[in-house]
Amino acid sequence: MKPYEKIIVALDVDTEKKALALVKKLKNKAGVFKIGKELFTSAGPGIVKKVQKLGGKVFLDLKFHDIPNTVYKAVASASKLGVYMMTIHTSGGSEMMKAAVKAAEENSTKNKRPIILGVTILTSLDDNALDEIGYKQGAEKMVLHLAKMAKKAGVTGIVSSPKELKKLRKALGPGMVLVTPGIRPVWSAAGDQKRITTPADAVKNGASFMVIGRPITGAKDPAKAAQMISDEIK
Ligand SMILES: O=C(O)c1cc(=O)[nH]c(=O)n1[C@@H]1O[C@H](COP(=O)(O)O)[C@@H](O)[C@H]1O
Repeated sequence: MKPYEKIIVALDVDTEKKALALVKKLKNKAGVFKIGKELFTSAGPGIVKKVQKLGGKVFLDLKFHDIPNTVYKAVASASKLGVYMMTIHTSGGSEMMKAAVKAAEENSTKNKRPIILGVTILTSLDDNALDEIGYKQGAEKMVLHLAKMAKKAGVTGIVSSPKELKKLRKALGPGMVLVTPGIRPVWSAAGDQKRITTPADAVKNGASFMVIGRPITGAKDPAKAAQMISDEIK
């Protein structure tokens, strides 16, 4: 895998036009393009096909979290769109995760099966925020617990902050796809992200892919920013 293929660009924009302009600029500078709630809700599922038509692999990040039957159907629909990876929340429970895995298997061919990624604890939450929700164990323990549950349910990828990567890689083995947002090169601003590291540290600690939004999409020259990140992880 080439360094740039580890970069997932978060297309966190509100129009198809802005998203496709970014894909054109970043086509050979990133491996995957992430379509999240904002873009999907404003542009509709057609945006997935349009990004694919430009040659981009799509990560559909809608973070499904619902009863198993509803998640089964949502994952079935996403699988039919031919996305490369997609997210569900591990806190939806084992039955929900099993339903998601089954839906992907039953609605795609083996070589086009989406990687189901279980989101553990969001990178915007620190231990104080978790305590308030009622998760008293702290982020690190919760992430490990949820990730192990996900693996048992058949989920093959995990989303976590880069702070938990080392422990996750050790606990889950080399086969698990580890995707990490909360990436901040030294030259970028943290914004609302709390549990962050640099691209070089994330890769060193076992990340398979890094989700990067504002440090690339908010840069004056997004292609140059992506190139600087590739150079950093070489
Ligand atoms: O699932 C995600 O991609 C995700 C999980 C998480 O815990 N934290 C997180 O920031 N993300 C996403 O990663 C992207 C990060 O964007 P930036 O903070 O702009 O780099 C956003 O699209 C978030 O929705």
